[in-house]
Amino acid sequence: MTDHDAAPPAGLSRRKLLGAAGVGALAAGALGAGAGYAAGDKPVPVVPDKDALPIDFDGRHQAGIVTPAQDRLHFAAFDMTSEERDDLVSLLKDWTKAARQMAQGNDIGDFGAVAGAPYSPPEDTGEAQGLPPSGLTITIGFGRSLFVDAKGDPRFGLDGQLPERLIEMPGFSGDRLDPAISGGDIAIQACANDPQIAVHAIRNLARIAFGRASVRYSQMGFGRTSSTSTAQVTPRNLFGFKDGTANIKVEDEKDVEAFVWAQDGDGPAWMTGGSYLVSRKIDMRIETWDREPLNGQEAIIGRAKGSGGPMSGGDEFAPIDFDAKDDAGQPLIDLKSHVRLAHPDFNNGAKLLRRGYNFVDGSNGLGQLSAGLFFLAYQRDPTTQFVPIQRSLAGLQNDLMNEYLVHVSSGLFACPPGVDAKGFWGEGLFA
Ligand SMILES: C=CC1=C(C)c2cc3[nH]c(cc4nc(cc5[nH]c(cc1n2)c(C)c5CCC(=O)O)C(CCC(=O)O)=C4C)c(C)c3C=C
Ligand SMILES: [Fe+2]
Repeated sequence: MTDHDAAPPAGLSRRKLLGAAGVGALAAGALGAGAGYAAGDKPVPVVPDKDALPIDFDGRHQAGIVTPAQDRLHFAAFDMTSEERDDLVSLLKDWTKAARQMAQGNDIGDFGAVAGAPYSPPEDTGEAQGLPPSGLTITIGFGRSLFVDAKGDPRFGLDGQLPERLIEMPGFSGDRLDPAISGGDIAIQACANDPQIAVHAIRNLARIAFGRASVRYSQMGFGRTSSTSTAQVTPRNLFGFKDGTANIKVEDEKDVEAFVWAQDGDGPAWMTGGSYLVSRKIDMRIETWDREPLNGQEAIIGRAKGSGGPMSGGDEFAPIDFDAKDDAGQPLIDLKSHVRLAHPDFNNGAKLLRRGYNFVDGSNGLGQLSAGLFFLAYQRDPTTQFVPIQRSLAGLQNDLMNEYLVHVSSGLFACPPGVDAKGFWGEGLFA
């Protein structure tokens, strides 16, 4: 039984409100009778839409990491506005409860958006009413600044809990990071197949945080730029290339264990079963890119724009042959192509689970779109995974793609393991 099921007014669920209002047939049909939902008293025709279904919130690992990447993102970094340990604990408890309710497709609180006292502000902001759960996952991570202040002194009594792997990220050649949109005490990644659902999640968590934490920056993303399951079609980024072909997929169990989940002995016990998230907001000069000839674009990436296959030949999933040469003896995979410099063969075997999103944040005041990729990557150890790969890519002398990229924000977060139905995010930190 979940917290929400235990809450007194059972009529709060968005699903039941939908049925009662007589507008539920479509949404409930999208959810599917197989999921046990019905609109009102009558059975509804079932047109299953798997993108509308809920994703389990509780589990050994947090959802939203190896979960097949949804299509939309709202990411937010928060700073604590209170220095009290009790406030941090109560915030994490309140957030976990609300996140679990939202993942199940329910309003938050005991009375939700419309069933509370008319003279009180509603507990839930209400914009998700009438919408199915839409595969919502809400994933939390803790920044280094949650553990230690600028002087290196412990915060919130978390002495001895800072994982060694939660490093201070080194600078990389070409970085133009804006501190206002970098770092943060706590990050929340909300992913869903409906942007309104992702925004509703972040908005309600921000509202709950009032007096304890506030939003430092947030980023919307559309169009996943990675597949995290072999069941997914590889999507395209804003350079028009398939992105995610060689990503770690949930089905690669060995890679997931070796490269994604923190294992016993990797660091503090509270992180076992968790993962480290690197975020990088990367502006993409799409107007300049669009003036690059097709063969130039393909040489830069190292893959064909149409099929996604490597320039050494073969279909999308063919292995890359870095030794293949053309008739003139030139390498078919450019030595400075993105796929070569990012490939495990040239990075001591390192791999990442990439989970990024496209973004367009209006225009840049120069008559151009302000577009790019909000890069998200999960890993077991940033020092042996993201850092060496980014070192290999960074700088105009390295990855040919850098002429078209600017990294403007950076974050590193320790994402704790998942919770059971009675647990709360990061509870192992306070054991
Ligand atoms: C430090 C890690 C990486 C950053 C930052 C990064 C940025 C970035 N990538 C693309 C587009 C593509 N990347 C592709 C492959 C790829 N990229 C990384 C790492 C980073 N990318 C890795 C580890 C790989 C896989 C390499 C391999 O094993 O072959 C591809 C090819 C398709 C694919 O395999 O996913 C594209 C396309 C952009 C546009 C970008 C920054 C905006
Ligand atoms: Fe890449």
